[in-house]
Amino acid sequence: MKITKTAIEGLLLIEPQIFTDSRGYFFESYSKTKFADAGIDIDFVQDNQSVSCKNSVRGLHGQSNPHAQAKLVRVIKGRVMDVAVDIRTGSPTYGQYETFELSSENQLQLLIPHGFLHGFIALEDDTIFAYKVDDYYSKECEIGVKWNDPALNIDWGVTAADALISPKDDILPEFKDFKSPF
Ligand SMILES: Cc1cn([C@H]2C[C@H](O)[C@@H](COP(=O)(O)OP(=O)(O)O[C@H]3O[C@H](C)C(=O)[C@H](O)[C@H]3O)O2)c(=O)[nH]c1=O
Repeated sequence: MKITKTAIEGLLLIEPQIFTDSRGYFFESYSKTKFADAGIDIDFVQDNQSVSCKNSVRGLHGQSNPHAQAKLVRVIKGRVMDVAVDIRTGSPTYGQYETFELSSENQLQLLIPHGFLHGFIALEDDTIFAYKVDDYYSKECEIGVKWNDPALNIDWGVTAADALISPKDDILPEFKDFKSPF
């Protein structure tokens, strides 16, 4: 497993070791002890999975304390552009984001610590997105910012007319009106 730091402290790109043979491939999608050996001590408690058609945008979401979530995200089938936004008050990269293409081809994973908003756009139909979180879902603690916020100005590669957004996400606040709980 190879762990690469990104331009934002704590946001890590993870590349599992993939074993291929004439049958196909095998890799460990998560190992607590290998994470601990790398200094990553997280107790994941819930696995999530979603399937999305092309141009679906899910996000930008997070959970506030006491149910803030760190996430280990990956793509089981298809391809996404994944986005993580630093909302840690006082962070030198507050309001900055990184994007990564995660796919069943590259098997890359992203470790997103507490204090981030997360989202992705599905780049193919039937994209299966799976992730571990270190605290349970809490509707009361849900926070979010509009995916196409003008201040963040994330290039999702689609227009608002072409993006598939949930009604809940469509009414999320703009970043200028967002007060980070971190
Ligand atoms: C997240 C979650 C949702 N739900 C229920 C609530 C709704 O009735 C339904 C769909 O939820 P939502 O529309 O919030 O699903 P996504 O838009 O995929 O949300 C996720 O999108 C981005 C990518 C994230 O990083 C978050 O983990 C998560 O917010 O599942 C649950 O029962 N448990 C859960 O953990």
